[in-house]
Amino acid sequence: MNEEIKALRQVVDIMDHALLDLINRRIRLTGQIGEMKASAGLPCRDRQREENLYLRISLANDGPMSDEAARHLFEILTAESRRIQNQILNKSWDRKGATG
Ligand SMILES: C=C(O[C@@H]1C=C(C(=O)O)C=C[C@H]1O)C(=O)O
Repeated sequence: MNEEIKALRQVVDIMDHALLDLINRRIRLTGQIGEMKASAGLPCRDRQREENLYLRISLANDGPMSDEAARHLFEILTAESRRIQNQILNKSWDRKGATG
């Protein structure tokens, strides 16, 4: 294997792990928001907030990633945040149901 490709791939691998770490940190934070929503009786989804996020991302995107790909990526992130938040909200409802 070409040594230059090998070296660049090592950097890509490091970036992949950093991205994974950041994504999981984002999801943990949105999980905390989910706990707060559960206490406040608020719904999981906030479409306005999501639309603002996609707009903010497309304005900040300098490429070479397309805005469409950036939006798709963030749609995956928000969907995963909502999946985790829904687990938290469902558990909270179960607890409230159990205690009356
Ligand atoms: C994290 C939140 O919950 C949901 C997930 C969002 C996200 O992942 O950015 C944004 C809005 C909500 O649909 C929130 O309300 O801030």
